[in-house]
Amino acid sequence: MSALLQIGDLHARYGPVQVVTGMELEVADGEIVALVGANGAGKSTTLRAVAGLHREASGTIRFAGRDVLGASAERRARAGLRLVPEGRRLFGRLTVAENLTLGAATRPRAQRAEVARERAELLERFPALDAALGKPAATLSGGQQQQLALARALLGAPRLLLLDEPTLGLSPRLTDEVLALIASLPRERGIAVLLVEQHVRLALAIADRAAVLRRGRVVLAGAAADVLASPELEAQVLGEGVR
Ligand SMILES: Nc1ncnc2c1ncn2[C@@H]1O[C@H](COP(=O)(O)OP(=O)(O)OP(=O)(O)O)[C@@H](O)[C@H]1O
Repeated sequence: MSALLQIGDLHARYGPVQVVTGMELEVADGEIVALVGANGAGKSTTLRAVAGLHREASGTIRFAGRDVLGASAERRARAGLRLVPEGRRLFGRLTVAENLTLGAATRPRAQRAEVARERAELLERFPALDAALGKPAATLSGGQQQQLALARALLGAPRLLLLDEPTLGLSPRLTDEVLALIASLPRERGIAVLLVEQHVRLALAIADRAAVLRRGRVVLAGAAADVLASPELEAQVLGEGVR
């Protein structure tokens, strides 16, 4: 498989504080890679830097063969690199239907019929959204907002989804549902995923590969099953109270 995303020697900081230091990571086409680590390890900052939302970053970020470090977040999104940030960032006053429409705003008009089909499919998958199409997004429960954020991103036809804590605040049942949907993305839609997830064991169970981040650096990486079995995982992440 060819590398869809290549992160090389990535450094990111907040003013003088360096939080990502020489990060290396690749995601191949159609692959799920879990990025795990204790609180404050730099996972969200990495995703935001890749999406073009954290600009105090240097190094190499190549997507689909192009260097995108200097590109705006919008250009990266149009190229198929899409972030679902922690906390969902929906347009709270707009309805569920309007949020979905905005998700597809980058699609060409010629794909209108395809978008409509994908939208119907997603609403079938998430009946709670279907029932709430006319309601403002802010009035949805946390779980429904998470589903909406994911559905909206999927309607943008991403090649790579960057997911930051997609199960945050969800019940165990919804957590399982959302993770099952994520697991199906490569197979059913040809979408690759870089996943930051608090439920480390569940994330590794659906991932092909995993990288463990500690203080802004990858300290362990490999096949997800090997990382899951590694005593290092316990020491680096699970020991710190992460599930
Ligand atoms: N806006 C900010 N200004 C200053 N420091 C920040 C800011 N956002 C994050 N940080 C710091 O950067 C470091 C990395 O944060 P980041 O959110 O990337 O970590 P994380 O691995 O995603 O952790 P978490 O699971 O807690 O979100 C932390 O020490 C955090 O306190």
